[in-house]
Amino acid sequence: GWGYADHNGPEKWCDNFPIANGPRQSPIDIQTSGASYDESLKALKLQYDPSTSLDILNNGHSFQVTFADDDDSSTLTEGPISGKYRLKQFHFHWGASDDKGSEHTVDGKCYPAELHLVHWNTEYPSFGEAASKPDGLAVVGVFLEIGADNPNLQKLLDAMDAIKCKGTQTSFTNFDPTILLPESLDYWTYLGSLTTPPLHESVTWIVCKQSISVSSDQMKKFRSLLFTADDEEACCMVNNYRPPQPLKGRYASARPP
Ligand SMILES: NS(=O)(=O)c1cccc(NC(=O)NCCCCO)c1
Ligand SMILES: [Zn+2]
Repeated sequence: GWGYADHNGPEKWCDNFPIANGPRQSPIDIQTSGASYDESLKALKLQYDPSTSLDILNNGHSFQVTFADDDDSSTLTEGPISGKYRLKQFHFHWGASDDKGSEHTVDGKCYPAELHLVHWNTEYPSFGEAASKPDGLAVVGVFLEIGADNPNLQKLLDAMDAIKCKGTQTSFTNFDPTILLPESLDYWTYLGSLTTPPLHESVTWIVCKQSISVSSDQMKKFRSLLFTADDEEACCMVNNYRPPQPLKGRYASARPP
């Protein structure tokens, strides 16, 4: 299956997923000078209920925290979207060293990691249905920047010992993802895709301008996870990011200051 190694990584994904060369692929390099102000953009409205968090899983590509999405307890509204989107999961992408790891870049600058909070449009019956529709998903991206230890990541880091290998999961309840957000929810937005196969062009991207901190030691904990199952030769889960894709005439928009 697909992965991030030379034999099955981003340069090979087009073999099985031709949309990889499509018109609205993600991530992109956000060129701040090219970003345009859009008066119609509203402030993000994120309302999360910590009782909807269920478990944390190593799926062999990243680790993700999954949420109960059978009602409107945890939602994204306003911002660049119309209607209501439900939180399904969040996950991260990161590098083998602190100089790379984010998927989006800002004027060519990479960050050591990037958080994705994945929401689906309640116009559709489920995440699976929404994931292939042009307005099906809204993903909030948050950059992690090397700085002081971030105590808000500690519960995630502590759970990692229980999900070291692909296919492992453990209960992860009463977690409020709001604590992972930066103080300012100013954002850039553009129309793009999933950054992993199946690469559906179904995502309204909402990338926060402000980053959150992570220490170098905390990043080492991310890198202790494995892409591999316990019966396979161990391969560290690092560099699980897709590089920026052609803009093909797109540009990011932002709320005027
Ligand atoms: N990285 S991302 O664009 O935020 C994103 C969001 C939601 C789903 C996905 N990708 C997938 O679900 N791929 C299917 C299999 C991956 C895990 O088994 C990527
Ligand atoms: Zn992602």
